[in-house]
Amino acid sequence: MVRWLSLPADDRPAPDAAVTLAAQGTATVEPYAARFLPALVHAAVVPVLALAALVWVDWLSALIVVLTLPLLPFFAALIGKTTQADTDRRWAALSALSGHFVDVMRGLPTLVTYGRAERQVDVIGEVSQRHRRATMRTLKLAFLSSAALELLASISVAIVAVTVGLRLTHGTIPLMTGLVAILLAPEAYWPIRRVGAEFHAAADGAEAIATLLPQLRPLDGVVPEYRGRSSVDVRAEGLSYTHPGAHRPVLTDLTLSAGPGLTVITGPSGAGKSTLLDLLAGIRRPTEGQVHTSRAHLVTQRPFLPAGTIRAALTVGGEAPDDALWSALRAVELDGFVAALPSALATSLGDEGFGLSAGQRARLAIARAILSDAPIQLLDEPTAHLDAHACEVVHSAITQLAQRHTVIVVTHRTELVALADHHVHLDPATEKVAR
Ligand SMILES: Nc1ncnc2c1ncn2[C@@H]1O[C@H](COP(=O)(O)OP(=O)(O)OP(=O)(O)O)[C@@H](O)[C@H]1O
Repeated sequence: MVRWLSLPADDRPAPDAAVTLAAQGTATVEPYAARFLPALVHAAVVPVLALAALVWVDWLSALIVVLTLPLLPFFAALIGKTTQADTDRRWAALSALSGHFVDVMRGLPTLVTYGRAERQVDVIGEVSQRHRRATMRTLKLAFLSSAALELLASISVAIVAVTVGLRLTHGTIPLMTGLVAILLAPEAYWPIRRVGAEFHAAADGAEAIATLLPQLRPLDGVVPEYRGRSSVDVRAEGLSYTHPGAHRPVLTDLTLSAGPGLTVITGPSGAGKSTLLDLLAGIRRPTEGQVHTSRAHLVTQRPFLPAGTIRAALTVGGEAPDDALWSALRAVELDGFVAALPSALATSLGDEGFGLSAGQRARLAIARAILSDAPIQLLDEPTAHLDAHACEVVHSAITQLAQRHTVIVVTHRTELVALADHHVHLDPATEKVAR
């Protein structure tokens, strides 16, 4: 999960695939790595040893095993190939189920408002049924293929036993040799039978590992142009960006530079302002062009607050003494509110704790920016949820922040534009930048 978050947004898996991989996917790695792979090693070693011993004891029994043994892996591979399509289908059904569930949970307040929540029960029911049918088909195949391999192995051992029996009756081999041959023959078959039995439980794990492994490649070099600079200037040259799957670029050949102080970016809705901040923060990789910048701290329109205390929410970026926390809260006029809470900074937030309004969350995010030591601060509509007074407070906090940092703010507020050192207007009509 941490790994995905450290990747550029464009390289992360879709939410439904991520949920499936992180939950069921990682759980299926255990049967694959702890049971299937060891069984595979056994199957490569034990039958060869058993066969070698059998050649030494009774070559005729060994010949029967040599002729029948390859049938087991051959049939196992044949069955595996047929079930691959089913495994893929089941995996896709599981992904769809997770995706639907995540979407419904996210949109539940809106669906309830429109009285459409009940309809989702049918949709989830239908997707679950699809998953159930795919799982039942895989289970049926697993039972059938295990039974087929068992039968084949039993028949092969029976052939060895019958020939040994016949020869014993005719007195052509001693009893001891016959007994050892009958005891050794099953040893050549069981490891391969076990591989067949573990195969179906491990198929999902193999699928999960195949998806996960490429994502575990070293991170260095993923976003080289964002690394190793120490200046507090931000420069974007010939920047173009197209969202994955989109047909038209959001930004085309954009050139921009910002130095210490306050730079505001304005422009109509949908012009690509938030996308530009993502690019400057290194969260997205430009389709063309380059971004030169040092470490940046981004405050998004929906700031993330971890489940935990107010102190934990403020120190996501790094530890800070309580004095610094209170001073940051004072700058956004949240100090009085937090001091009045039952446990002040130790008050829990989130599902099991205290709730914050959208405006309070926005101000807490600004307090976090004040505490951050990143030389570049990127703020996306920081005053969108605030009333006139709170807006004034946050604007004053931002101007103070701009005295120590390079601050770039996306805003629609003319008051903040008036306070800015630089003004950048994103104009989608000309797709160029006016300063
Ligand atoms: N993940 C995405 N995939 C595809 N298109 C996207 C994605 N995110 C944004 N877009 C599109 O990119 C365009 C620019 O979006 P962006 O959020 O950057 O605009 P904005 O200028 O910040 O708008 P606003 O002022 O309304 O916040 C929009 O047309 C939007 O539909």
